[in-house]
Amino acid sequence: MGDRPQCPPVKTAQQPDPVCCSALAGQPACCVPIKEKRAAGPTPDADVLEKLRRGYERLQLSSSTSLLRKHLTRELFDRLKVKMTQHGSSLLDVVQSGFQHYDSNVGVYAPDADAYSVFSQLFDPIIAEYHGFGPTDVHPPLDWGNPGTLQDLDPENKYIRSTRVRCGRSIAGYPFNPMMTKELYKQMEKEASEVLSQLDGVHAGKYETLRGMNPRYQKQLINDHYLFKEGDRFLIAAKSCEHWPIGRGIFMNEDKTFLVWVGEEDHLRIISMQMGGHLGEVYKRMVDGVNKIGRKLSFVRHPRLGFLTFCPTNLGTTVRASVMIRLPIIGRDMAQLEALAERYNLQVRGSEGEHTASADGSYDISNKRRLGITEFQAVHEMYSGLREMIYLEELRSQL
Ligand SMILES: Nc1ncnc2c1ncn2[C@@H]1O[C@H](COP(=O)(O)OP(=O)(O)OP(=O)(O)O)[C@@H](O)[C@H]1O
Ligand SMILES: NC(=[NH2+])NCCC[C@H](N)C(=O)O
Repeated sequence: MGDRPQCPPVKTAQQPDPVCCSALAGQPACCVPIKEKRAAGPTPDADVLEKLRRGYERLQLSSSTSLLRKHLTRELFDRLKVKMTQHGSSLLDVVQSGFQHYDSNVGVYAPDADAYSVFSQLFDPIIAEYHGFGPTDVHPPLDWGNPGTLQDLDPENKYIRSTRVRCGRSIAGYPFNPMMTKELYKQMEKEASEVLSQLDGVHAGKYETLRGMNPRYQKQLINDHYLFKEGDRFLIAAKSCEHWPIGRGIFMNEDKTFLVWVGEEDHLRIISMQMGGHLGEVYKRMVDGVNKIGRKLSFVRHPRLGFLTFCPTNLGTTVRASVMIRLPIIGRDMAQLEALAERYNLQVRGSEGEHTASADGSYDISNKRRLGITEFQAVHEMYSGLREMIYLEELRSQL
């Protein structure tokens, strides 16, 4: 466990120093009480306020279409700029990625779990627009459903190259990336890799740390879509790539159909993927893997927002189910494809991942919403949307 809490520490009259909220309730501790606070005062210092002021002015003058720009009104900005989380994060820590990159779609991250509460007036409308999850909605309990009901989306192998389902998890006891120290990264990697190395059956595999990884081998893993890229500018701006590559790595089973990313955007990204379109098989492998890991590691879950992640787009189920697909007719015009995807609550990405274009005429199409619906509903949304799209492609090819 790290030396910073993941959930808010609690103070009582008898207990002036913060204690773990679960320990206080007589349950096993789920976090380690904070030892030091980063900020001395209750408001950000003058330098932060000045950066906020300049950043906000520039964002207003930009042509950014980010959700940050849309929802951070002047009035809200003035209200939030003086606030800080109990871990010492300010509004600047929330918005710095969107302030730096005007092509952000969203533009905000939660530097710590408390930020979702302290800056809720900004997060809530962004979350509502992205997930359709209102400020008083409560995320449903975990429900994986029955993966066996999801068939092969493309039994004739005409359109889908590969299928992937991933979810994110934050390990209790560690802060989100911007507040991770070198030591915490090392501790977290050790804890995670020890658990992963004990996985059995189809999930059994090996953990490989990024430190000292052969650069050619690393590049190959990235090109083959197994490993995360290095240098994501949105994450860098959010101070999420500090101490790189310490604490970062990948676990892979022998067939490279079950993978776990450690220390990238979230503490863990648990991934199942394989060639072809059999969503049920891919989903089941991920569900079984997450359940096995969850027996050994404790994950951070918020009473209203479900599983907590660094980016608000990933909250709740944290599930993104995607296919790498070629749709030569309906995919000819990207704007038309995106409009169609929107109709089914799907998101279109390029063939090399988020913020990339399609290099070879294939697209990564996935469910967009992850919060306010169950895990099964999230995957099913992608399943039914993709079935419609493939049906349309077939229909038009016969005209
Ligand atoms: N269905 C798929 N088949 C093969 N590779 C895929 C598939 N979906 C995504 N990928 C690959 O996974 C890698 C990571 O993609 P990307 O970063 O866009 O999504 P992510 O891992 O779900 O996380 P995030 O949404 O936070 O960006 C990329 O190499 C991407 O091409
Ligand atoms: N990997 C993610 N969290 N993706 C969602 C948002 C990414 C980036 N911050 C943006 O606003 O465009």
